[in-house]
Amino acid sequence: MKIKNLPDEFEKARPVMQKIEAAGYEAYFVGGSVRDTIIGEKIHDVDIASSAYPEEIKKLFKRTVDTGIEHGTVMVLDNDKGYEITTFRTESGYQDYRRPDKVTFVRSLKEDLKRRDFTINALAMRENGEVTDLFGGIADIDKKIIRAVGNPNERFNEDALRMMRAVRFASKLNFNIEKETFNAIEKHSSLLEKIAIERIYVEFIKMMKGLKPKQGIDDMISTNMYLHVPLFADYRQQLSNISHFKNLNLNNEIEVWSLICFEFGLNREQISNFLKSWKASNEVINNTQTCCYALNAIQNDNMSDFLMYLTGENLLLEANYIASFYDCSIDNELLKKQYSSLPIKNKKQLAINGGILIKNGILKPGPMLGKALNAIEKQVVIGNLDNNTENIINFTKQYLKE
Ligand SMILES: Nc1ccn([C@@H]2O[C@H](COP(=O)(O)OP(=O)(O)OP(=O)(O)O)[C@@H](O)[C@H]2O)c(=O)n1
Ligand SMILES: [Mg+2]
Repeated sequence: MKIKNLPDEFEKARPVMQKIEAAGYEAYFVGGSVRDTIIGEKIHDVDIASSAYPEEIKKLFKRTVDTGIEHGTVMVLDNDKGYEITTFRTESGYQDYRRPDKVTFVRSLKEDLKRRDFTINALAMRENGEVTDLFGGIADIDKKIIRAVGNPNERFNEDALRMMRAVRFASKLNFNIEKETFNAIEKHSSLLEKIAIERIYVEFIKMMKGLKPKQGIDDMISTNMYLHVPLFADYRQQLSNISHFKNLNLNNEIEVWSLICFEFGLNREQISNFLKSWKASNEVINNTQTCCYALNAIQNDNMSDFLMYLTGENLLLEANYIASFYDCSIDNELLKKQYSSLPIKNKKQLAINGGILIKNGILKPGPMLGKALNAIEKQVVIGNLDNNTENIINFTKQYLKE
């Protein structure tokens, strides 16, 4: 197969590839960019593999950076762009189910492709668009199949994260996992516990944001992988419920986690513990808690102006989107209108602040000041108090008397 009209990212890299070839070495685009080009997906970065050893690459180019020299990767800087060039290599060892104990540089493309995870990821393309397909990757793309290269048991023993990658690609691309590959995942699912949760997290979110998260979730259940990630084991039914939502289509990780936490029925503290066990960031934890709280209010039909204010427009719309899977969402335009008619959208828009209250001799620094400011904020948001300085000062004097 020869691909015409290469995407721009490849075109730009051609001079680098041509220089390596002119020096008598081989150079190929490999990995996701080749797969995605053949499928017709947008590509994000190009990886290059070469028969040249790192030292040989460094001799060929003026500007290089040792980004991962021990694994054979050198970055070549060309026209303000960086290209990671990795020497063809084989790997051996894998005693920890994650990393090879030993990497050996080789001159043969076949040896390099043979240790890769799936046939659709084991394609290589020359700078002129000519594709090398030694494991039937193109046929599998046509058949929409995720199939391990060679013996799937070996591939998953080498790196157990590949089991999650299989599920991710199947969902992302709307493909199916081939039977032997599927059986091997089922057999080795517990190896997932050897993998850092941060890496599983990335694959899980990509899977949930894919074209067919339903299949991703079903695959995680039917292979038993769900038993080996935090908390999912206790919530099989809820996971299955999520997979049955019609038109399940999630855009970001807050939507993913909010839907899961809401369906699992977790309270604030449980959300925090659950997401901490997935090593989510504090920002993700806070936003998920806020979103779920708003979601509860939407479902119970008691969304108030003040809660809208506390939630903020973005999370409010996310919560309302998740509510749509439960057939309880509010009309989006109405919600936006209601939000935009709030007197203020944040504390900074108050016509007063602590400094002004102190300067006017109304309050001294201390806990009472914070309390009064909170009361002012709430009264302004719910429309009981006009947002002008004089009004607010009068309100505060009254408030302090009570
Ligand atoms: N556990 C892994 C990770 C990666 N690879 C190989 O390394 C390539 C690049 O890896 P990566 O960038 O992680 O994945 P991509 O397939 O490029 O997918 P993405 O679009 O997410 O970058 C893969 O295509 C595959 O050939 C592998 O064999 N086993
Ligand atoms: Mg990639």
